[in-house]
Order: sequence, then structure tokens, then C-alpha cells
Amino acid sequence: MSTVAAKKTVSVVEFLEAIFLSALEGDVQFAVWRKPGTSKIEVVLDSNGNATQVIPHLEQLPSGFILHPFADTKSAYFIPAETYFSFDLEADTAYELPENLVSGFDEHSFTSGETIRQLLKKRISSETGDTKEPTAKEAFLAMVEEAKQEILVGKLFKVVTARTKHCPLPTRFDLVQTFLALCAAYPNSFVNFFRIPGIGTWLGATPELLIRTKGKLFHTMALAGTQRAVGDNPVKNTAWTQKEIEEQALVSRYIVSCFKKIRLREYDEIGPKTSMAGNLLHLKSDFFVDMKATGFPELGTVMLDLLHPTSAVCGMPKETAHQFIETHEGFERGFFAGYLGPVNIGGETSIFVNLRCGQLRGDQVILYAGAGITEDSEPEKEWEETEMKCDIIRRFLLKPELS
Ligand SMILES: C=C(O[C@@H]1C=C(C(=O)O)C=C[C@H]1O)C(=O)O
Repeated sequence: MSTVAAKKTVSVVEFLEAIFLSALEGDVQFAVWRKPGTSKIEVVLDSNGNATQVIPHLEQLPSGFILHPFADTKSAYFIPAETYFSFDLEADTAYELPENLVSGFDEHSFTSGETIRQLLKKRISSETGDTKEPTAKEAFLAMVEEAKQEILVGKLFKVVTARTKHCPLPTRFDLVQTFLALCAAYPNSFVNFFRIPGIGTWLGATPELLIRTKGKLFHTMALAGTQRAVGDNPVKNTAWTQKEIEEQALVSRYIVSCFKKIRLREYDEIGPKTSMAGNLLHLKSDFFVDMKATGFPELGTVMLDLLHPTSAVCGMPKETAHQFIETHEGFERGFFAGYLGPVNIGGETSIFVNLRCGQLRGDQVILYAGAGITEDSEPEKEWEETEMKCDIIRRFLLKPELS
């Protein structure tokens, strides 16, 4: 990993624009993100440009950004941090533009928003992926009914059914402003953009941590149950139904069953508590492990393998739920409900479930959202829930100034 010498002084926004310009122009693989609860934007860029697949053995990987599809392929894409940048959105600092970004930026500095839009359009016009129609409401409702039947006859406890929604890429779409608006609106989410040429270009703001390791600390969470945040203090005043409580408890039990599999008995469980993700509320339990005291130095890798896909995005039992999804959803999830995040950067690995996201492809954004189905689910309500989840990103595609 190299940090390149600096030359020209610019603002944070200009710095970000210069990165997008240079990465899109060079057609290289790169990822840009902002971790929950921070104001630091981080970037990895790999000018080699070739998609690389790795076994997700976290402790052995160099610094970079990992991306795994929903399908349990056991191999992940990896963007090595050939170059790494970080800058603070809140610090009123002027940044020195690294030499390798200066030329492209100078050429376009007065029109960078428009130039990024043109470049992005050019790049995503040839992107591959699922070309199916968006999920029709009737088809989704029928799928939920079918899932409930399978739950009633005891084949499944829970399954997370998902749908797609297409949103035309607005003519005045501004990638940098949209990214910044997502950062401002969702301080507790992992806001991310990544592009691997030929593989995909995605944008998202996910509230769900899959695994985090820093020093001797391991952290994962069980997140499920969804309702719209209303009123003055929704985190304090929201009540949850038995259905939602059970749905989230299933995810917690799944995490504990993974700990049991590896005979790990010492962990702290905090929650369930109400947690806010934009204008949505979820039930969340956090699990912490001292990897040193328990003698599990590679817990990150072990749990990543055991957890993915969790019952928060797939279901229980896992294999039957996976099969139900494959048979009924009618589209490829791709990176949706997979995982993504920085690996071994600043002594930390933070991997998130890829939710509240969309793939930029052709002239549109394909949004993805799912909802956990249990025997008490009402199909119409589940559809509404997916609409709210699609809106997390969609409202900013349409109007970045919403923030
Ligand atoms: C599947 C999604 O979200 C997951 C499902 C939830 C639910 O069923 O209530 C809540 C949070 C996430 O674990 C999604 O956002 O698409």
C-alpha cells in the first residue's frame, strides 16, 4: 500500500470528485466508504483494474476492500489497497491533491459533476448482470403466501424474500453529491460505493454489521424487525410485536449457534434494543468477544464463514431458505445481501451485509430489498417494508439535496 505525495490544495468535495474522475476515467477498480459513526471518507484504488478473487481468509489478506455475493461461493472479490486515501468530512482542512489525480482534475475542475456523470454513464452502459424485469407486486405477494405455507407445514421457520425495483438514473444525477447526502442522512450506516469493471457498480447505505475485528475485540450483530420511525423519540418510544421480537430472536439464536459450533462460550450479548437506520427502526443485539482471552485469534474469518448468509437475509434452516429464495425470487441477488467492507486497514476489519443498495447499470439503478417472513407475516405489509427499504437510496437518487 502506498500513499502518494501531495501537490495541489483542494476542498474535501473536490478531492472526492478528483478520485471519482480519475478512477472512472482510468476504468480501475475502487471502493469509497464512510463507516458508521465517523466522518472519515476512505478510498482504496487499484490501478491494475483486474477483478481478483480470494478465499476470505481475513488474517492473511493484505489491506483492501472485500466483496462477496449473496451466493455462498466461498470466494470473494478483493480490491487491494494499491492506493489508500482518507479524509475527514468535518475537518475544515484543505487537502493536497496527490500528483496522480491532479492532471485529470485540472482538465475538468469546473465541470467535474457533469464529467463524472458522463464517465459513469459510459462505464455502466456496458455493465453485465441480471436483466430481468423488476419484481411485480402480485408476484411478491404470491411469494410471501408461498413462504407462509412452507412455514405452516414446518419446512421453514423464517425466510427473507426480496424484490427488485428499477429507478431510472436521473439526467442530473450527481454521484459525489449523492454519496455525501447519504453520509449526512445515515450517520449510523456504512455508506459505500464500489466499482469493479465488468463485475459491477454499486451504491449503498447499510445498517448491518456482519463482523468487525479490531485488536483483540470481535463484534457482530443480530438485526431484524422493521418499522418506520415516527414521533419525537422513536428509539425510546417504539413498541415491537411478538412477530418482530421472534424474528430478531431467531437471528440472535443463529449467531449463538455459530459460537456453539466452535465451542466458544465467553461472549457478551447486549440487547435487543431499538436501533435507528435513517427513518427505519430495527431490533438489534450486539455480540462482543475478547479474541485473546478466548483463544480465537482468527474468529473474524471463522465467523464470517459460519454467519454468511445470516438468517437476517436468508432464513432458517439456512439451506431450505436458500433454496426457497433461488426457486421463488426470480432474479439474481448478485452482491445484494452479500457482504462488503475494508479489510486490515488501520488495524481493523469491518465487514457489513450489503443492504439498502442498488446496482448502477445501463441507464438505471436496480434497487434491492427484502423482508423477513414468519408465519404471522401479512404480505401487503411486507411489500410496504420493501418499499421503505428501497426508498433509503431511491430518495437520494432522485433528489440529492434532500439531506
Ligand atoms: C433484507 C433486508 O433487511 C434485513 C431484514 C430485516 C427485516 O426483515 O425486518 C431487517 C433488517 C435486515 O436484517 C433489506 O434491507 O433488504
